[in-house]
Amino acid sequence: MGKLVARAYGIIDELLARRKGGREAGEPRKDDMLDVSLDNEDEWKNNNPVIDRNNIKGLIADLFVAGTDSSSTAIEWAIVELLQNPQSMQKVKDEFRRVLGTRTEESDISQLPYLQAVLKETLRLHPSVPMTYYKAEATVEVQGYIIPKGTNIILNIWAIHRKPDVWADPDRFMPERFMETDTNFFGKHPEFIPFGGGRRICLGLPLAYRMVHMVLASLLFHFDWKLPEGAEKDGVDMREKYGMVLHKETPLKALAIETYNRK
Ligand code: HEM
Repeated sequence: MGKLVARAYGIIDELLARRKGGREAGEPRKDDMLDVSLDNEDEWKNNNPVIDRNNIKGLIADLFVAGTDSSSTAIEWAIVELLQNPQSMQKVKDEFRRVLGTRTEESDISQLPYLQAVLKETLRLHPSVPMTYYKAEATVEVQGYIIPKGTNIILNIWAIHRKPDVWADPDRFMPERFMETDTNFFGKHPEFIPFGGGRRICLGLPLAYRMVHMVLASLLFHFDWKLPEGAEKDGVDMREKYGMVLHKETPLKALAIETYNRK
């Protein structure tokens, strides 16, 4: 693990050095996290000695760790659930036909309620981050239970999302359950918290919201998806592999067939 972290930090060092060099050589700004961090580096150094180059490296590493697997695994689970549920796949395609022209744009997301419901249902069943951890800053009482200051708290998002007294037929993939509700991703509905909630809600939620919907929409709009012959016959391995991120036990293999008719 130590070696991997050192390697990741080495890559970030290189990125920072290259960008710093580029900025000094007058290359155009990219106005991304790296530029903003480097802009602030001197100010941080003078006014806040706690934040230095190491913290910037940590910040960039955190964004990679927290933002990559969590998003890609959500897309993989959505596609495999749709492959297992052809009626839902058909509804996604029907919605595209009604709403989209020849390509997908970020502004289309709000016009695609069924696609949004598919992502919600995917993250209900397979929350990319299945558990999250807190420490009580003060002694509090929650529903009659005393939680002493300093207690480590593990929140099992996966279990909350499958509670049978809250969710009808909890293990079934049914995007329709989200069509008639205002349940959203912002942590306001305690029974549905794929991005957590409160002060520590996922920092990348606005980015993840756009990115995951957009990638999913593009993959489903531009390609028809099919399972390979073996999987069609023997079924797909839907087991989850527990970890910081909830991967598929066996990565999905699927055939993508380009849909030329939309060009
Ligand atoms: C489908 C995609 C994603 C899911 C499901 C997800 C989920 C979560 C969850 C459940 C937490 C813990 C929240 C809590 O403890 O209440 C979290 C934290 C976090 N996420 Fe995400 N995330 C996703 C994508 C991203 C992206 C794209 C980024 C950044 C580029 C990101 C950055 C972070 C960071 C920095 C934290 C820690 C926030 C803190 O502790 O204050 N996430 N995420």
